[in-house]
Amino acid sequence: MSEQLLKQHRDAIDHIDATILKLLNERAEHARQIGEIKGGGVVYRPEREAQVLTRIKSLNPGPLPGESVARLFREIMSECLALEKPLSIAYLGPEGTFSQLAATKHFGHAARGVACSSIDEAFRLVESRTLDYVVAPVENSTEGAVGRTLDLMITTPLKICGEVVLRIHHHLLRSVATTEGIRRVYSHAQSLSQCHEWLNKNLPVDVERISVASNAEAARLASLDPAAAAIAGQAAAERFGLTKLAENIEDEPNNTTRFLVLGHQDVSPSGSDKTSIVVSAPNRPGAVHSLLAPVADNGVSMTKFESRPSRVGLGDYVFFIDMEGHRTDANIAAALQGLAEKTAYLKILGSYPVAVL
Ligand SMILES: C=C(O[C@@H]1C=C(C(=O)O)C=C[C@H]1O)C(=O)O
Repeated sequence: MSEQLLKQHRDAIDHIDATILKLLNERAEHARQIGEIKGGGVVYRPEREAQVLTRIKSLNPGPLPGESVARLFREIMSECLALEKPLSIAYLGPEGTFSQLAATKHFGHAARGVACSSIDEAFRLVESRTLDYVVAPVENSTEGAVGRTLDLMITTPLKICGEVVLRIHHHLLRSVATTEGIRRVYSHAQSLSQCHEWLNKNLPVDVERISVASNAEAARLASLDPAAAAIAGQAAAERFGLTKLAENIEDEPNNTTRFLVLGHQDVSPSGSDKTSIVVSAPNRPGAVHSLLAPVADNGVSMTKFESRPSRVGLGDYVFFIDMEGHRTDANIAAALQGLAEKTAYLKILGSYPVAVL
């Protein structure tokens, strides 16, 4: 190894770091002044943040991967925004849940996460303006819809202003470094079911599977009980100092969860957006087909269609629909108009940028 060459590169890095630092602070100063122009109004602008991240990815010449530079800029924007006003984010706790990871992935580390005891509580704290935004799981690629979040979407005055897509990796965690003597496995019901095959193959049949409120709660219980293991993610393993006995034990290799970000604001178009709505359809043959005609007639692509009991009576359903585009786009506006004429109930849940990270 040439000491001389090493020193040359390190000197270059020192010089570059000083330049990056100066530029970061110049950027932050612009953000602070933008905050003053906003004059105490809404500071977080999801459409602008999505545009910044998309632009950075498209400008990136490498060798750093596009995902990596986007993550770095996610944190830079998080710190710049905190100079305007620090944001508070409600998520389903305790600390170490995938909801917390999703909140950090979307808002960066400068936002203050607040662990809530239920999805309902997280919504309530934002509805009452005690906290700024809520991040709530809405669907998992293996397990399907998160019913409680969908039900809350119907009644909440909050609007969707973003989405977060998170790859979910589950690990078998324990306070001791061996699989010998495991009597029970704690996890959230969805995670137990996402790792069902692995558990059948790898643990004795008499190991009890116990579902608890969250994966982080499972990790906490396992940290107190040497005869127990937990299925949870990396964050929970770190939070409770558990050993990873087996990694990535989810049965479905592309296991992902989608989260929604909700707040009080309507979001302007970013150029790559989705619009989410919920509608009811009368309980008679062909009703859904006829209801959807305005969507097809206006050339709108649906990215999701999910039915859910309306809870009014057996056989009555509401339909959650995601469409590609912003509600101010001509084709979406026309589809929404057509839908409104055909249904007794239509709620626009929000238009928001497609996840960039
Ligand atoms: C600086 C602004 O405020 C926030 C910070 C941003 C940034 O750091 O680039 C972008 C959008 C806003 O969430 C802005 O609105 O442009």
